[in-house]
Amino acid sequence: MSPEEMANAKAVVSTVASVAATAMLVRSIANDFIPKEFRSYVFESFYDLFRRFSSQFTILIHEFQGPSPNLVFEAVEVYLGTIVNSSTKSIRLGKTENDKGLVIKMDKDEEIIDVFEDVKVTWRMQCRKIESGSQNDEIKDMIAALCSELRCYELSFLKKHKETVLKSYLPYIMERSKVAKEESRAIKLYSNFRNWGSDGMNLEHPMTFDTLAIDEEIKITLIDDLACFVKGKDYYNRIGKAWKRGYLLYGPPGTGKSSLIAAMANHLNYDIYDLDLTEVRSNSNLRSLLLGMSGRSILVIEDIDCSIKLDNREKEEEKENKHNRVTLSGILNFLDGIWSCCGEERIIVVTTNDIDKLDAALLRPGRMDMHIHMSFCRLSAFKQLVFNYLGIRQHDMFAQIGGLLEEVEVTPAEVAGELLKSKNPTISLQGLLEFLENKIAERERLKAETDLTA
Ligand SMILES: Nc1ncnc2c1ncn2[C@@H]1O[C@H](COP(=O)(O)OP(=O)(O)OP(=O)(O)O)[C@@H](O)[C@H]1O
Ligand SMILES: [Mg+2]
Repeated sequence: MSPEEMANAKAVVSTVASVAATAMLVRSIANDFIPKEFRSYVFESFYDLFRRFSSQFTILIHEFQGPSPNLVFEAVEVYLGTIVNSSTKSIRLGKTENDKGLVIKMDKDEEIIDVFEDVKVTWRMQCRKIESGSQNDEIKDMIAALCSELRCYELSFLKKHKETVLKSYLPYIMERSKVAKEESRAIKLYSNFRNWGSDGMNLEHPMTFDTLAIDEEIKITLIDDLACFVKGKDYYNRIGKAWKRGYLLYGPPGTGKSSLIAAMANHLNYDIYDLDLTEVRSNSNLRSLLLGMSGRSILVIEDIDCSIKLDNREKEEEKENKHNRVTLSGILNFLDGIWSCCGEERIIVVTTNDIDKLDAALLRPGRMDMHIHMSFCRLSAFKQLVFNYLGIRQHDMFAQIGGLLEEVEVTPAEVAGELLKSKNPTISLQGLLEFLENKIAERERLKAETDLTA
């Protein structure tokens, strides 16, 4: 900047400063001398004048568009809640049944400054009381019945950034708010016990992929697979397949099959529909249940080998038809076909303790896309459990315990049970060590007995 330009800039700054000072002075004089009823009129006219001469541009986003809620207002409200920072003096806080955690919103008369692609913008919220009945205005009365004030966000920035704000910043806010809304939504658990029910329960299962103790390689493969699936809308469209993915989890009780489902739901923020096949009366009942599910959800069929006789399919189907009960082919047909028309992402998880009992038709590729073996606890899963329960990553006894885990079959649930007994790592791990040694001794004893009788 040349000295001349600098002087010019200084002059502009001092003009702006003096305009601002005048504004403040006018405001305080006005507060003293102008009757309350006229104040807002005077201020608005004054600010109008100020705006006309400034290089600022302002966008007003009202809460209502006619009688309907303004979706941009809602998006801005969510978005600003995610960027409130220490510069704000007060916020509004709340939580409803459908929120996962606390929801933060900008308070009225607060100001938030945001920077987007080097463009600085200022957000302010104005509130105006609704004088219902003062005018014979139907829309006003309808809105007054919903709330006592009319709210409006005021977004201001330098005129020259109008293009960026309208074409990039506002679309960005719409997108960000959608994501934020999805993330803060409580996950619901529905069960077909009462035909899914209307509201479902909040799933408050704390399991995540961070705390789930399974083989690291399987975990990474699964997380990648889920990420691919979620982004796969165009792909599934192109190949003309229903946008769904099936996971079969198999392994003994207590190896974390149900825990893995909870981790998946928490990871994706999907609702869970828990389908108990013994409660399904007929194929048509099954059909209406599946159609009644919303998208972005996980259909869970636990212990499929126990809830439906799978081994003798032909015979079973004959019998089922007589009793009008649900059949395996009914399930498979639905999995294949019924969801193709909805175009919404859906995941099916089937669990079993015994994969050998499952019908080949269910195991065919395309039915269950990924088979995940949930196995007994080995060193890496053990380390994860120790970190979950005791908060440590390393201990002298790890090697010894790791060795025993290779020798004996214990489930993560059993290990977790032992680790829960004391918060002191040494006592807790000592307890686990004894538990494992006892288990091995018991096995040897049984073996000796059977050898003797043989
Ligand atoms: N892999 C694991 N990682 C972390 N915790 C686990 C794991 N497996 C089991 N647990 C612990 O054991 C408890 C029981 O596990 P879970 O219900 O997930 O087993 P499951 O395989 O579904 O058993 P079932 O076949 O009886 O349904 C869980 O609540 C959790 O605390
Ligand atoms: Mg289970």
